Amino acid sequence: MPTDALTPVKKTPIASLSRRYHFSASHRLHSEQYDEGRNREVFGKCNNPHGHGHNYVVQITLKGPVDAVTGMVCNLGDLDAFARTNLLERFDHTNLNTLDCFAERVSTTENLAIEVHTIFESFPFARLAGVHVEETSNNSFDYAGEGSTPLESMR
Ligand SMILES: Nc1nc2c(c(=O)[nH]1)N=C([C@H](O)[C@H](O)COP(=O)(O)OP(=O)(O)OP(=O)(O)O)CN2
Ligand SMILES: [Zn+2]
Repeated sequence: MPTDALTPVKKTPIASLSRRYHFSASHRLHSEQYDEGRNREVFGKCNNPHGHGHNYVVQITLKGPVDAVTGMVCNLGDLDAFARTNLLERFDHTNLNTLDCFAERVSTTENLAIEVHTIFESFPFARLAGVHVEETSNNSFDYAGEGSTPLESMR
């Protein structure tokens, strides 16, 4: 049935949700491209050969239409199940440097955020808007996909 110009079009509301996950892992900042001296110079104490650990906090933000029946962008239970299998079981209590994803990349939190982003891009029930990773209480990192900033991706 045609709608006339005065009939309001009902738009589906779009919302975003964020959920935090925690895991502990060790790592060592070290690049195969540098010799020992340069590694120490660039990465400092974080290049210690014995490594060190962090209690990482990963915050996932998803964005999408609010389902008219469930009232949800996505079910947090589905997100938790996905995070358990694809994030926590893979990263918790590991040495990040031994994981395939860090075989050729330094285990910085920038690179961790990019890897987490790649993982949650395949979450089937809502679109990933961005990831935020806290390494320490002083350091946190955001990634929202190539060429975008967190603010752009939220628009
Ligand atoms: N650009 C980046 N720089 C650094 C990263 C990183 O991921 N990206 N990571 C580290 C470390 O892994 C390091 O463990 C963090 O050290 P630091 O910044 O010293 O941590 P805090 O300030 O929170 O802790 P203090 O013990 O109080 O120094 C380094 N750089
Ligand atoms: Zn560290």
